Order: sequence, then C-alpha cells, then structure tokens
Amino acid sequence: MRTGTIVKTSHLNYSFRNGVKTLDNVNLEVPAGSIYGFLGPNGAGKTTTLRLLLGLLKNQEGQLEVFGQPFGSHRIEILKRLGSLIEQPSLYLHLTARENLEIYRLVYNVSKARIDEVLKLVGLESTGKKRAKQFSLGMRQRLSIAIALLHQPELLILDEPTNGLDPNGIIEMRELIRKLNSEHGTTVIVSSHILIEIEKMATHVGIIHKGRMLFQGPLQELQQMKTRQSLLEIETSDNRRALEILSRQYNAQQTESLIMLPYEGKQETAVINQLLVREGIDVYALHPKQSDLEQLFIEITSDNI
Ligand SMILES: Nc1ncnc2c1ncn2[C@@H]1O[C@H](COP(=O)(O)OP(=O)(O)OP(=O)(O)O)[C@@H](O)[C@H]1O
Repeated sequence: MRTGTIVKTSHLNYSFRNGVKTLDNVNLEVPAGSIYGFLGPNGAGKTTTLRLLLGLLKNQEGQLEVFGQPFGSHRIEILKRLGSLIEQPSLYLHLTARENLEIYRLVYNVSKARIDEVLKLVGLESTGKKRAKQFSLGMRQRLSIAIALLHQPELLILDEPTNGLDPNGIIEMRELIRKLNSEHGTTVIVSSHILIEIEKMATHVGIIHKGRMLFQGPLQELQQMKTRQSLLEIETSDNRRALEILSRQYNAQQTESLIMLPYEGKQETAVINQLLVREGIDVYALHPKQSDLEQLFIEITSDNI
C-alpha cells in the first residue's frame, strides 16, 4: 500500500462564467489508505473539486497532484490508476450485471476473471439473468462501482454515492466503501452533505463551505472540535473583578476587553448576569459566540438542505 499523500491540491481556484468564485483557495490533502469524507452543504463546491481532480473541468488556477504527480502533465497515467462515480451511472439497462461488466472489461482490457471478482466485491454475484433495469437504485450504484473497480484502481472517487438510496442501500454502500478500503487498500474520496454519514465511515474529513475549506484532518480531530463548546463573551464595567468572581465557579479567561467562558445555554447566561449585577458590576454585553465550523454544522445537519 502507498504511504504519504495521494491527492494534493494547492491554492485551487475556480470560477464558472458568472465570475463568482466557486472554489476559493482549496488545499486538499488526502492521505494514502484513507477514506476521505468530503463534506459540505449542497452547492459548496464538492462536485467542482472532484471534476477538477478527474480532468472533467479545465483547471484555471492552482496545482493538482495525484499519486505525487502533477495532473496536467501526467493526466493519462493518473486516470489509469483511479476509478470514479461522479455522474449518473451510464449502464446498459437491458443487460445483466455481468453483461454490463463484459462491455467495460473490453474497454479496460482486463481479464474475464476480474468480472467475478468485482461482482463478488459489490455483492451482485447472484443477480444472474436479472437486467439492470430491474435493479434497485442501490444495486445500480454498486454495479457502477463494480465497473469503476474493474481496472483495480488505487484511488476511488465517489460523488454523493448514497444520494437517493434507501436506508438499506446506504448501509450497503457504506460497508462496500469500508471493505474496499480495509481489504483492498483502496483510498476512497467520498463526498456527502450529511455529517453523520461521513462520521460513520471516514478516517479523514475535509469540510468545504462556499468554496472554501473550513476544516481538514483526521475524523477524531473533527469530533474533538465538535464537542468543544461555544464561548460566552462578557463585557462589564469592571472586567478584572468580574473575572475574579466568575473564576470561583467557571473556567473564565480574560482577553483585552472581554471575559470568555464556555457557553452552556441561556439559563446559565442569566445566572451569570445576576451574579455580576449582585456584586455591583454593570454588564454591558453577554454574547454567545459561534465558530464558523459550528455554524456550518448547523447548516449541514438542518433538514432543509
Ligand atoms: N456548469 C456550471 N455553471 C455555472 N455554475 C455552476 C456550474 N456547476 C456548478 N455551478 C455552481 O457552482 C457551485 C458549486 O457547485 P458544486 O456542484 O460543485 O457543489 P456541490 O458541493 O457538489 O453541491 P451539490 O451536492 O449540490 O452538487 C454552485 O453554486 C453551483 O450552482
């Protein structure tokens, strides 16, 4: 298995014709052997980034490296080593899974035996004479992945592979991704707009929002950040004394003009206010502060996207 970084982008910028920056300085780093969850709300720029990685869009600005090689000058070599499912799968619906694979086998020039291997890998080995048009969406997705796996790619790029799948289909897709990664050492980049989905399978996470990366790192790091509470910023007539009083009960800290402590909810804010007022301190502001990331989680986990 490869070690190091398998995909690296530096200062990637991209604008469609309207002049709006769809990607703004995107620095992606995908470790070899990882399941890299590429997370962001709809329209964040995930597909655009992945299309650039596959050469489906012409790079405008910044560097793209895959397998340690610059994409521009090594396009064909790179594409031979990766597989992808980025648009609707193009399957022959009147053909069986095996027949579909047979067509692509000839395109990729791989052995017949590989068809059995990939069918087994994606769990479609017993679909027999069933035609693809009789398949569920999940089965079609898995057949598309089987096609993408025919040439044994080291890197698999999947754009929202669970979109439209039923709960069972989602679980099967997740298990397939995990298996490919753990048993075959395939590095997988998988995009999604659903935080819990990424948390269930990714080893590393990149979060993109409005074309900008807000977080990138191991999943554990993200989880630590998530549990970190928001801060309550307090401004008073006498911050020095207020700090003294609050420090008796809270983990309070002072910056130049503010006191900050972990935000625990509105009720707690009222208690803090009373405490200070009782001590004769005027409270000018009590302001819960949300980080960009926390705001993003709210957007990602809200139902309306
Ligand atoms: N061909 C295009 N021409 C103009 N604007 C585009 C085009 N493709 C995408 N966009 C815009 O670029 C932005 C990013 O789109 P992109 O498809 O990369 O987002 P995404 O994160 O993959 O979200 P989704 O899951 O909705 O596809 C969006 O505002 C989208 O409307």
